Amino acid sequence: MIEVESLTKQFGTKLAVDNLSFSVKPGEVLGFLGPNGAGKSTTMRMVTGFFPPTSGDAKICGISIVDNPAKAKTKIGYLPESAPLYQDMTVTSFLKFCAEIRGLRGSRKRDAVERAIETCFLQNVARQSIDTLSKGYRHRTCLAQALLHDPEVLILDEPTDGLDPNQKYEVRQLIKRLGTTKAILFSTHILEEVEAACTRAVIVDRGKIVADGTPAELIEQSGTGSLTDLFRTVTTRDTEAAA
Ligand SMILES: Nc1ncnc2c1ncn2[C@@H]1O[C@H](COP(=O)(O)OP(=O)(O)OP(=O)(O)O)[C@@H](O)[C@H]1O
Repeated sequence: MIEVESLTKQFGTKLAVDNLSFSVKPGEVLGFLGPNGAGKSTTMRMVTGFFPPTSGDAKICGISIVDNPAKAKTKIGYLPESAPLYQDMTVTSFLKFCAEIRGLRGSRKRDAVERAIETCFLQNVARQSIDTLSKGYRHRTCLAQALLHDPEVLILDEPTDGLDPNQKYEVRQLIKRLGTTKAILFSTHILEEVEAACTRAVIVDRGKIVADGTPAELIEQSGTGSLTDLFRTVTTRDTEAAA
């Protein structure tokens, strides 16, 4: 369960996230949409304890990320925007290393690595060095590290970015499957993903929520049956923001 409570982030004079509140229950996949610079990654970085909020809090399975970040982080699997990986390790050695950081040892470590490799379809590249992988496989390796400790909460920053259509399909199916038991928050620029993988979506603009609903409700709200039309109506275009 993710409970975001009045989360705010100020960078100097820039208010990147403005008093944001929402929740994601187990069995829910929440799509997090918004134009470039809307505050999606900043929100995810605060929810995962990557940096602290200026004010507000996020509770992960009831644990405050502000007051008890170490414990809250044990409940989270996080796929950051630019998948950070150790290039000279093989996929398996990288995942073993990450499993150890998560406190897994012996057979629990071996089983977790095997399961993550299988879940993310990495069997064919398991012994390959990360610097020789294609972008899609690197991305999936990073997704696999987020799943190692079988977390209750998944925070995925643009999980299908840079993937080919087949891989996009596979990752969406995976998110849907994982979302039957976990609470998942994932950001995307691809509006079709809302219908393909989400049980609900919020659209943020300039750090605030401007739309929130199930895919059907958002399509209804558009008035035209098009999520793109709704997105264009409720968000600010770069040219307007600069004006
Ligand atoms: N470390 C930082 N210092 C200063 N400003 C920052 C910092 N990180 C983000 N920002 C600003 O905060 C705003 C929100 O950025 P953020 O990366 O959260 O947007 P986003 O919705 O994830 O965008 P995109 O879709 O392009 O990834 C932007 O104006 C960005 O320039």
